[in-house]
Amino acid sequence: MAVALECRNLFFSHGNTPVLKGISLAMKSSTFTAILGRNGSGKTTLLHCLNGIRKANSGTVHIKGTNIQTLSRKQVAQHISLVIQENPEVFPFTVLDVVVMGRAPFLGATQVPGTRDYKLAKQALETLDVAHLAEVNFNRISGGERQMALLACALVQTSDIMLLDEPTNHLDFKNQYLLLNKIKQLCRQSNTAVVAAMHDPNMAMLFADEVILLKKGVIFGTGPVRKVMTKANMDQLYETDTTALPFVRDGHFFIPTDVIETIG
Ligand SMILES: Nc1ncnc2c1ncn2[C@@H]1O[C@H](COP(=O)(O)OP(=O)(O)OP(=O)(O)O)[C@@H](O)[C@H]1O
Repeated sequence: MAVALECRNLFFSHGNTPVLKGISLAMKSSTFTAILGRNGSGKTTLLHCLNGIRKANSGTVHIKGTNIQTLSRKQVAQHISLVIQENPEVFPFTVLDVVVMGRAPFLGATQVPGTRDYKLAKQALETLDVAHLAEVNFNRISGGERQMALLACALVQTSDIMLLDEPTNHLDFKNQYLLLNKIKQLCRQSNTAVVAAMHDPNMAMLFADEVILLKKGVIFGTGPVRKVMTKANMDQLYETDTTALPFVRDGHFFIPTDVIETIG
């Protein structure tokens, strides 16, 4: 599979605090890559550096072989869609109007979205089972509904690379599975490289192809989920003893062992 997004030796500090300490990665097209790591390990910062909205102190990011520094923000947005963790109440628009904003990277400076753009926006809402929200005010929908709308916005961007920061945040049980399944299908059908920061290793085991284990700004494991998500690696990543139960397709379902003992 072709490399869609690559970074080499990325270093990033918030003030004097080093957050990313020499990250080198290659993320492939048609591949769902999950980034796992404890709170504060640097997942969001990494996604922001990969998208170029945060500039690394040193190191490089290449989109399909082109250095991100040589691209305008609009050119980057034609390749990468980013769904951030927070979804603030800032849009006094309908959900459909928010979703169609995902077409902005493909419109001229004074061009307004056209029939095709609105058609794509409606299709994206249908794909995520939230077409009924199209005419509702974005500020009057729930956190989970907002998350689905912003994911629809990323879908209409039809980018080669999708960066998702905790995409299942706020989503109910059914929608978590629906969304991750759609993302997996998208990878397969449209050659998209998906890179998602995730908190649930079991969801990553179910849906992701590859995994990046990030601990305190350093990568200590990367590769196919079933190869890398071993009990030993999960213990080390989450700094707890885990129990690994047999799970689908020769995978494992991880639970902190002390929790099993307590509730047992
Ligand atoms: N704007 C900021 N200013 C200063 N430090 C920050 C800022 N944003 C994040 N940090 C620090 O950088 C580190 C990495 O944060 P980051 O948000 O990338 O982690 P994360 O793995 O995404 O965490 P979480 O899983 O909790 O969302 C943390 O120690 C955090 O406190």
